[in-house]
Amino acid sequence: MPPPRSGPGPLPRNWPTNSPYIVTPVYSKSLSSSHDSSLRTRPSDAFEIPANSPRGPCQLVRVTPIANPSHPANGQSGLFATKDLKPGTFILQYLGEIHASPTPSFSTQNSNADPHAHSDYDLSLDREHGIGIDAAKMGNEARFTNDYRGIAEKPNAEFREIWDGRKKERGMAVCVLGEGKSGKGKGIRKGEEILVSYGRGFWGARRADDENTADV
Ligand SMILES: C[S@@+](CC[C@H](N)C(=O)[O-])C[C@H]1O[C@@H](n2cnc3c(N)ncnc32)[C@H](O)[C@@H]1O
Repeated sequence: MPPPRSGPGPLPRNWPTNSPYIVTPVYSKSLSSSHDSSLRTRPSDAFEIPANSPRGPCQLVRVTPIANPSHPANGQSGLFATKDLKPGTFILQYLGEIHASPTPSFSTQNSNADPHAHSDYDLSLDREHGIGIDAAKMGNEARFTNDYRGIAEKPNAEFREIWDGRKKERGMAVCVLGEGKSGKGKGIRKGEEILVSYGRGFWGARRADDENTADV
């Protein structure tokens, strides 16, 4: 049976059979009206995604299974560029279940009360109001973006806050690192893996999880 997709249309190549492919965010019942209003308030510095960005498989990336014993995510998958991408390019939105959470991860704390706290796919959208985007159970290609550690010297991309003018809603996206003042971002070459930094907090929380599991 093919993997589920929300709405008609094709699936990206190598999409896993056990995870629905979504083309717009899914909203958790945990969101209150105050979460909703903060989701719909445009931050002054958020990058507005192009109004014509297509919904569905992103032509700029390919999800690729990793079969390389020296890659730290060997046996998993990663996200690779299908063409040269300039510094600052918006690649694709990070889609998943938007949820309320006392401690969204890709951050520093875990909590047993939070069903998303141990997810490896939960990205913080709004720390102040406790809103996260969890792609553990459903998502798009962005969920396959790996961290640069052990793979490259530095990240070539970043998670950036965006504003979706069509939905009038905040979100997160994977973007090529900008040139910056020091000209740090050099762009991404066709065939290169797209790598962000999850932040030290992610790996610290993961180590704590592993130690707790080892203690059981
Ligand atoms: C958001 S997922 C990334 C996609 C994942 N590789 C997959 O195929 O589903 C995060 C998980 O990927 C793995 N990962 C990502 N970057 C890594 C790295 N630099 N070193 C080791 N594992 C990594 C870890 O298992 C992490 O919990």
